[in-house]
Amino acid sequence: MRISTSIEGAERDVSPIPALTLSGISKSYGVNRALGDVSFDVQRSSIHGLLGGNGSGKSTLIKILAGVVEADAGRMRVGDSWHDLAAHSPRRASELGLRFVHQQNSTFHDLSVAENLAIERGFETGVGGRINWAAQRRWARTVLDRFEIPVEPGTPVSELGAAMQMMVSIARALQDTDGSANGILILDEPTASLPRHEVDVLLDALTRFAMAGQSIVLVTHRLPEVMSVCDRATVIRDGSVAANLERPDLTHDRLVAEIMGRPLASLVKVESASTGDAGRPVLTVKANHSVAKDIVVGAGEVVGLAGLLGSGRSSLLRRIFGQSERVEEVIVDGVPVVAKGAAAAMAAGVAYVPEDRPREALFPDLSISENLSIAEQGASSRGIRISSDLERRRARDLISAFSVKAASERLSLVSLSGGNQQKIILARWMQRRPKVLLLDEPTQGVDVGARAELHRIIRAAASDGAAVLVASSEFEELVALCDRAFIVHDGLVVDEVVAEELTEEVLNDRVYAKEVLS
Ligand SMILES: Nc1ncnc2c1ncn2[C@@H]1O[C@H](COP(=O)(O)OP(=O)(O)OP(=O)(O)O)[C@@H](O)[C@H]1O
Repeated sequence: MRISTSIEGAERDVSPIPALTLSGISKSYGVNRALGDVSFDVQRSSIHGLLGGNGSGKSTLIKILAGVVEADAGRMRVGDSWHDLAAHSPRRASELGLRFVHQQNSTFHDLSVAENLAIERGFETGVGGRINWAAQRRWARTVLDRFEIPVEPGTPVSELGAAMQMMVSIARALQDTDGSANGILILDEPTASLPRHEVDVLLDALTRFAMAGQSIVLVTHRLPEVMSVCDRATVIRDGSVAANLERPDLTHDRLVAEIMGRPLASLVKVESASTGDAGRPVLTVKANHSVAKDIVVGAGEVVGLAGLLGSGRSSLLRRIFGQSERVEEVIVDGVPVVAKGAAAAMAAGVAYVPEDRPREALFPDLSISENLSIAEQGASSRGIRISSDLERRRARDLISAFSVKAASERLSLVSLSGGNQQKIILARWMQRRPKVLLLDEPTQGVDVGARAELHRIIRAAASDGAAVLVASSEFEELVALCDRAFIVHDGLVVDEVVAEELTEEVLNDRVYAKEVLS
């Protein structure tokens, strides 16, 4: 069969013999069934999308294949041989040629590309066991050439763009495979934090790898990626295979319908309702810098922060919140926030949802309801308990309002899927009805249905009079959600895209214009 790919004019053979066959995989956590009888094939030399709503079971399936979670039942065929997944291990997964690359690319930034490759494989040594740096660089050169990665072995990883760093992670995972036959690369949301241009670079590379014989499983919530590069896709819903789709079926509406189990009107921009004092400045951030613009966000406004990875969007939000030292002057509702630290910002009515939620924002061992009530009480007063009945009732309301997939509010937060943890943290801050809402990548890792819900909830907070400042690496999200956007470079606001101009193309042009000029 010949299948066109995203690289113009290119076509590749897709052999009908599967590289990987999964059969009858089941897994329950107590009474909660995470996977039930999951079976599908992954064809050789192809990109196979693995899709599903938050909590549908994708991560559980990947962890089973990686040998870090034991299946209750199920088998996997790699090449000609079958393997019992109830008796699998990370070592066995590696011996079978399964390679995994996760969303948080795990390259060591201070080390060179060659050193990063060596860390996985072991350093080339010469006489007396000394590291043979020349051989090390030669090996790195061979690997980089094989994967057509245009970087030098000696370049520090910190100097590479986000997509290149991810490609080095992939090359590192695949360097000892033969690049074809039994090699299976499983990528868990590799593009989640990449801006559009970087996503394109990475997807083109994946397409090339597949054309060279690599079989790839791509887990993603981003449907345009699936439509652009996947040859097939499997949709998991509530732990079971909802659909195995061929390329002609990979349309937005069909994918949404299979993921959600119902059609979803595509993201429609929800305009802010007037609050009576709409537009009254609620957040003012005076830059105190000759090339930077001030930020003013009015009541009822949702304003975006656009920039490349590393442009300083997150550090700007952290400074506004007072989590790192402010160089700007922050004024909330006409009152300067003078005191240092996050507590002063919270007291002034500022809420902040950071990007690195698992590390910065959640208490994984506490229950869902405890996590929700922490914001209610203020993070500093964890000792003071409100009635646990009330706490739990509120938690149940929020679980329902945010469509969190959780069997009970008493479960620990770690037992939720990544996307559902995300909804909990947003719910936690929203219930405070903040005057200013600072959101860093609010829908990263969130499924297509939940994303639309979260957008509506964010707009509703604005309609209630909040001023919302939202950083997102997805220009599509900024256009769907925001009234206007600021362009951030080196942690400073350097440009503004007004409402009439707010399109993905304009954001892309203006963000890259700043990058080129710098
Ligand atoms: N360690 C665990 N203990 C209990 N339940 C768990 C555990 N890990 C996952 N689950 C449950 O298994 C189900 C599937 O979760 P999984 O993390 O596989 O979903 P997912 O499809 O990867 O979701 P997301 O897109 O949000 O990352 C969920 O109901 C989740 O709550």
